[in-house]
Amino acid sequence: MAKLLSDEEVAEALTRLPHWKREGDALARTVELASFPQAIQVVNRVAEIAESEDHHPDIDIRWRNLTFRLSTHSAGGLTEMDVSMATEIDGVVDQL
Ligand SMILES: C[C@H](O)[C@H](O)[C@H]1CNC2=NC(N)=NC(=O)C2=N1
Repeated sequence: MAKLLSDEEVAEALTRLPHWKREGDALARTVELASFPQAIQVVNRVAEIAESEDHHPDIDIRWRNLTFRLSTHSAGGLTEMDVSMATEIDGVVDQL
């Protein structure tokens, strides 16, 4: 099972993820896209990555605003898998 990150390790990871904040046992990022179809395109790309890595974010869809929340449920908190998925989500959003 993936190892839980310490508070210090999470804080250090967040210095490399400026769009993300810690919300308890999760990392969260909200992003506003140009349109609802573009938001859904982002969701679909993230879904492909999530399936291939077997690590799935919670995704809140409100018109063209998406909120991603990452946590490793099996470990009961934040692990490197969440940091890695946050980086991948940034890659999808920044590609637009
Ligand atoms: C069996 C399979 O590995 C698990 O159910 C996966 C699927 N996706 C997951 N996603 C997240 N975010 N946390 C998990 O613990 C998790 N577990």
